[in-house]
Amino acid sequence: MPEYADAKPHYRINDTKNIHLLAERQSSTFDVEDFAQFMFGGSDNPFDINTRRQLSFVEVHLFFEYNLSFCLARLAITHPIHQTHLPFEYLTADEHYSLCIRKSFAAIDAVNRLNITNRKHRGWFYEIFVNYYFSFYIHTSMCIYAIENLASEEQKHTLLPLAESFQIIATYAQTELGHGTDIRRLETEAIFDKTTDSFILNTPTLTATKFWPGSMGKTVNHVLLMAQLYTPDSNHACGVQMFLVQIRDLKTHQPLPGVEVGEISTRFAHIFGDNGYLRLTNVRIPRTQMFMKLAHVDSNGNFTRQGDARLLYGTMVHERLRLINTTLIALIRAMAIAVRYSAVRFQGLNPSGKETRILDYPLQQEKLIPSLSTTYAFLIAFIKLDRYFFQLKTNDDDYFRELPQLHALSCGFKGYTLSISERIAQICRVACGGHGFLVASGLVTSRNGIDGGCSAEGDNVVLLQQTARYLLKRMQQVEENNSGSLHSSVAYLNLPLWLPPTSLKLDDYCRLFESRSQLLVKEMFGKMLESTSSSPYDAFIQNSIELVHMAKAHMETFIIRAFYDQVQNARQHVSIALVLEQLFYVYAIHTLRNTSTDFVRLKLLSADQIYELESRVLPDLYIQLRPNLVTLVDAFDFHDFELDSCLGRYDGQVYEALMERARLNPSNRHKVPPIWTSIKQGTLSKL
Ligand SMILES: Cc1cc2nc3c(=O)[nH]c(=O)nc-3n(C[C@H](O)[C@H](O)[C@H](O)COP(=O)(O)OP(=O)(O)OC[C@H]3O[C@@H](n4cnc5c(N)ncnc54)[C@H](O)[C@@H]3O)c2cc1C
Repeated sequence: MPEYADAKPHYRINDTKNIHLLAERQSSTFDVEDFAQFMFGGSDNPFDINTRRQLSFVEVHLFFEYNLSFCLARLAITHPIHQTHLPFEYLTADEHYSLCIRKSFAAIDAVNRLNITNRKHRGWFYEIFVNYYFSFYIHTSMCIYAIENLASEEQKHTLLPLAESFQIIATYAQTELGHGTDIRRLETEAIFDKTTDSFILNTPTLTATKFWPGSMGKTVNHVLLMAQLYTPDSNHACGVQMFLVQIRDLKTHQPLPGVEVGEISTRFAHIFGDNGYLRLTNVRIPRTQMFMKLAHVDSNGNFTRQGDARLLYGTMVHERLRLINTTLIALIRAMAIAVRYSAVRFQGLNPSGKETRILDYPLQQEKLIPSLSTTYAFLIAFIKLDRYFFQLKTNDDDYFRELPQLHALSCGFKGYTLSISERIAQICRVACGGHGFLVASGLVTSRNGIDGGCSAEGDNVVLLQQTARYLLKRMQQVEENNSGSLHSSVAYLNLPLWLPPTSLKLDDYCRLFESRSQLLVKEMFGKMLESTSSSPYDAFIQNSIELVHMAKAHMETFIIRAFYDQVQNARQHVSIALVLEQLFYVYAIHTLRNTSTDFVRLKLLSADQIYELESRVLPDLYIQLRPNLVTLVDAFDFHDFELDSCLGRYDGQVYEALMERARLNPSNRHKVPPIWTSIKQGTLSKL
């Protein structure tokens, strides 16, 4: 990476124009920059705030030869292409699509000129530049990773340079019209033809049609196709394998012969995205285009499995972590918008004749403070998980030993946090009243993005069942007195039973949640053993509601532990530790009250204790956290360009922004809409 200017925050307190927001920032009990560095600093932090800042502050002459009058510019943000269009919501679907493609290529061009070589940094730059609509996101985040990990060395050697230079642009084509969750039943076929040393690809039925892959409808020229492999000599199905298939001509972008491809109907969210469908009729690809690291077909059609099949799990963990990362960014955007807006919005006269700031209503705090605490809890736990994954990747032995744990945690984390994040994004939307319903609030995009994530890469509940299976296996390990090799996140399964004290201190919360999980897992393990169902499959299905509940409890335990550790890490920074501790308590108590039945039933807490926590301790915590709410979201350090919200702008000039955005509405071009002109002039033909 080239040398950039210092990593400075996007804004300083003096940039605040709204006096109420200024007062909020002045009343904070901690330094926002220290807090941001503590939480998001470090190159191994998935939110690595300094590199993100550096990527947006670059010396202008590196790129803007035509505009040397500026010394520094935020390149991603100040590129002239951003001045060429109306806000996204005023564009037609086609205009928006074309703009995203243009911006995506401009971003790639900038990355090349700036010689940004680190892949993670390039990814961030693309996302910031195109405001989280980078058209080749799946290609850069998923397909390149798949080539690296699932293609043979020879294939990698040929394909990686083409993929890295965007000559090949691919997407991941797994889901079919008839099958999503259960990929064993996919119907797309790849039949090996010995005479031509190639595979013949077909989607033989209506339900085999590939449906949903992102960027497939109009954008990519290749797909990573998941298809059932058949080789005549093997005389049996060889299971689902991955194939690299060219679907469009590289010169003309026309679909190739045998390929029917298009966009599926308009989605609930991602309105302007490009999810596609694909039908293949006798499309031939060379044998060498099956990914051959884990499976191999020779020129005689002999099929063999090879390599370590666990690599596939590793790839899935990686993809899941990237999806979680993206949705967490959507979540923190929503939080930043809702909190800042609540600090500048006044509504309702109080007895002193003044209007009340909506953030001062306890009911608004009840919406936003548990949401913000939960958001921080998720961020902290995710940072821990992501760091752990990348640390392990440096050593194969450690990696493979820990992979079952990583798989279970990433499934559980995706399933658990996305469902809650979706609810929080909706709470943020409602907390901003009518203005929150405007696309210009920025909340709709965040909420819809998280919503789509709940299904993409596996339904939340389906994934949580994977975590449940893992927990049952680990309990089996404990029962067989084989707990020495228990993974760290389930070490609690083997702890002696713990009874909480009458008054809970900070240290007690981890044990409290661990004890609940331990009891739930033991209970479910017993239920499964005693089940009279005809098969383990039936037993699992019949108990699946409780099993998923158990998996969620495990995820809460993991998150609480990560949060607690972070509070301990902050001990040297008194003001940071204090605010983190308050957030920790809110998350713990809020989570506990949502599942209070468990704690009461398992005799870990009494109903009175929970009532005390909920009715007295929680409101006290709201009062303590109140002065810091705005700075807690300022610490995310979004540039207004990234936030893209009239309500959440740093300077607080909300009403000015709303009016400006309304006036930009192309509908206002006509003072009198043409239909009214016709009516008034009596020229409207009657049907
Ligand atoms: C925004 C978005 C982007 C996507 N991008 C891609 C992409 O790039 N490439 C791609 O291949 N696909 C993509 N998909 C498809 C996605 O991977 C699938 O939607 C997902 O795997 C779920 O499959 P399905 O929709 O067929 O749901 P189904 O498998 O039909 O499940 C429907 C519902 O049934 C229930 N259910 C199913 N199985 C079980 C079970 N075992 N236990 C309990 N309940 C169950 C769940 O409630 C589930 O939500 C995308 C989807 C979305 C929404």
